[in-house]
Amino acid sequence: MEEVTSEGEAEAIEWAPLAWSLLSRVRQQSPLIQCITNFVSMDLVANVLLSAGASPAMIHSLEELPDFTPNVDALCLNVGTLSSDWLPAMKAAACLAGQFGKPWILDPVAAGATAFRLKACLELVDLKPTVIRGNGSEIIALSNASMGTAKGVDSSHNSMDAVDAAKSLALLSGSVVAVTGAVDVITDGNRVIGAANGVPLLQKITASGCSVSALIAAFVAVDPKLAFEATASALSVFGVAAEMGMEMAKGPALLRVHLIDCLYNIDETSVLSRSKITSIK
Ligand SMILES: Nc1ncnc2c1ncn2[C@@H]1O[C@H](COP(=O)(O)OP(=O)(O)O)[C@@H](O)[C@H]1O
Ligand SMILES: Cc1ncsc1CCOP(=O)(O)O
Ligand SMILES: [Mg+2]
Repeated sequence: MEEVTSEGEAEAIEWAPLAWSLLSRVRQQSPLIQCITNFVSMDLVANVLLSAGASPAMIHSLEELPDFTPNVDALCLNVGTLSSDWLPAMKAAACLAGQFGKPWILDPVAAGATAFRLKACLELVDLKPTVIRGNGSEIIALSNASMGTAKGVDSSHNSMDAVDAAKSLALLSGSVVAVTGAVDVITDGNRVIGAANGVPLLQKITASGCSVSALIAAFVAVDPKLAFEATASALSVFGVAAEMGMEMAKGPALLRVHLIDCLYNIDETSVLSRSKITSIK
């Protein structure tokens, strides 16, 4: 298992202003984020994007994609409730995003749970997502191209145990890879950093992972050349909002509500003082 280095602490001073600057740009520019996402997550994903200042649109029919996808600022594909009807639309949207130079994010929910899902996720990886964000078990399954031991959509691995898998997947795919957990790990295959914000109770809110994937899309949308930095920033800001929300919540239901409010109200002081992005050895 790899460790967060102590010298990485100094880097947090550089990262936090960047995270704030990217959030400010999301608020100013209100990027249009197309989400082809699972039924469970649609409401929370849209509300998280709105509270951060982005503009979500859940548009997934194949017929609409040629008119819509070329005009979005970023696309988020999430295979959580995948079916054979939806997969062609996901692939078509990914192809259009690539063709029109739009960044796109893949959330490989439960990638190792079934053969159909694993194959679909690997085919989507071949279409070159800008960022792949999953939990430890999902990233290990994708990296090994094998069905894993995950309990459905939840992870049975710590994010830090998936660092090598994330690096291999990033090198193979050319994507930035983010593994979420107690420490969110972000890598482009060479650089590896950790975002240590968030609260464990996020695991008890369904679609918290889906929502942070969509938030990554919003951050990458405002500066696609900085996909690695934007991914870390989105993860950290989401985690800070959760920490602030947790100060008012007694359980997952209110955390869900306060998370949205805190993302909406979060200010520069909170981001600068709480964001914890560090190097990983
Ligand atoms: N133990 C933890 N401590 C703090 N934050 C966590 C923890 N586990 C998950 N998170 C946060 O919860 C969010 C969803 O991550 P995760 O649960 O790994 O995704 P998924 O819901 O896709 O399995 C992320 O923002 C992540 O940082
Ligand atoms: C419960 C469930 N079942 C299929 S998709 C889904 C939501 C998964 O959300 P997350 O990956 O963010 O926990
Ligand atoms: Mg998930």
